[in-house]
Amino acid sequence: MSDKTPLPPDVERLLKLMEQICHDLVWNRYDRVATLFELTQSTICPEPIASLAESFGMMLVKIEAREFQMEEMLKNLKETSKALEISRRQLLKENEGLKKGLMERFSPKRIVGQSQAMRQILDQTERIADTSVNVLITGETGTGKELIAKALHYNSTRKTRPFIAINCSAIPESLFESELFGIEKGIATGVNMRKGLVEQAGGGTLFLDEIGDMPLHIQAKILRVLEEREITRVGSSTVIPVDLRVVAATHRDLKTETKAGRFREDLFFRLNVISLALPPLRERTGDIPLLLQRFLDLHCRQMNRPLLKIRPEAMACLLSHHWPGNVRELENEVERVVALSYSEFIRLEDLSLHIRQESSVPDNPVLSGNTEKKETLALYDDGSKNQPSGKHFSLEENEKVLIERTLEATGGNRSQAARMLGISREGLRKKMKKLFAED
Ligand SMILES: Nc1ncnc2c1ncn2[C@@H]1O[C@H](COP(=O)(O)OP(=O)(O)OP(=O)(O)O)[C@@H](O)[C@H]1O
Repeated sequence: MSDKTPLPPDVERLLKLMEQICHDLVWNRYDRVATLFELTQSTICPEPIASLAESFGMMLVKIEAREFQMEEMLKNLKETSKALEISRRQLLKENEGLKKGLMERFSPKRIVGQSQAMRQILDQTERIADTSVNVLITGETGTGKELIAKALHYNSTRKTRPFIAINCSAIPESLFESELFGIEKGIATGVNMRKGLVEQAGGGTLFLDEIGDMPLHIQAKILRVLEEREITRVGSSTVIPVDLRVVAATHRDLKTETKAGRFREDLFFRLNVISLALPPLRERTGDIPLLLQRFLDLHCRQMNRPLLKIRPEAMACLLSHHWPGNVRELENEVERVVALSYSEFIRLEDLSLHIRQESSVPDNPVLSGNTEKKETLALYDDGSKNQPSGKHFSLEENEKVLIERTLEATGGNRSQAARMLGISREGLRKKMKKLFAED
């Protein structure tokens, strides 16, 4: 120190001042910052001090800018996190609403079915929904197998967990195992870990649609899931426990399939703890008017059309159709008719050609308006108690059966039956008085 030339008192004072300003800044005191900037003017202080103050000032400006940026960023982050929280709450609310909607939509009470067979199935569905028993649902395509599977799920305590549907006839055999049980990471170059559908259904319901089409070696693995409640991903030896309910469906006769060696008997017994056999629509024609009403309500509302009424001849045609595609075919037909409709009535000619061609209605004098011909073809071929004996029966018998069927379907509600038949309530009363000798 001693060999250094002492600084001129002016410079020493200025350096002291800068030191004090720095000290202030360390403690976040900014009131003397302006003085620092004054020192950068070489007219006030010597050149080296001015440039030192300038470098210092620049550093300060950068720090301030960074702090300002950070403040901005923090502000933005806070706003984003607030917006995220609002969206999260909205999504939670929406999710709850949607789940509630699903539960209502798939309540057995909302599923249409007044025929004895359907009432029995819906009653059973309600009773077994909140258990974990495996269920096998059989029935032709479009009879409502998936609808019943969803009713089982959304009316159980598993309803808040996933409902995973697998269409066994749509998965290529080579992909079956990885789709169902997942893949372990690194099994091949670039392969990431993927959970399978069985694991994804954890806590919920696994719906194995078209189980009759499942390859035999996969059947053995599904049996293990049912018995051991565990899986292993492809390429892994780690056992993963799974908690799920299995509901299976098929249009095939699994007993025949087991006899033919195409379906494992042990799996059949495991699945078939409770079986629900959905009858084809042609065997429950009494449900047609109600289903029709449901689909008309739905599609007229969706397409912003006034509620359509159905002419008796069109209704009779629908009642006599064979319905190979069952309820799905009926719904599609209603959707088509509503989309193309331009009057308030559904007439015979509004129905698809294949339905009209198959039906006996055009030859039917009551329903085609040709009242001269008194004999008519049977409208109902389901062996119901309402069917008059003999292949041909009269105009009055035909009308009687039609009215009886419609009343049966509406649970005796005459206003609804009249609406479905496309006549007034008074018109129905008169017809009933004449045909059934009642008032
Ligand atoms: N009883 C019913 N009440 C109301 N809608 C029904 C009824 N049955 C079936 N549906 C409707 O018919 C359509 C077909 O039903 P679903 O998909 O459940 O049939 P599926 O038997 O599973 O057919 P597939 O075997 O071809 O898969 C769906 O839109 C469903 O909502």
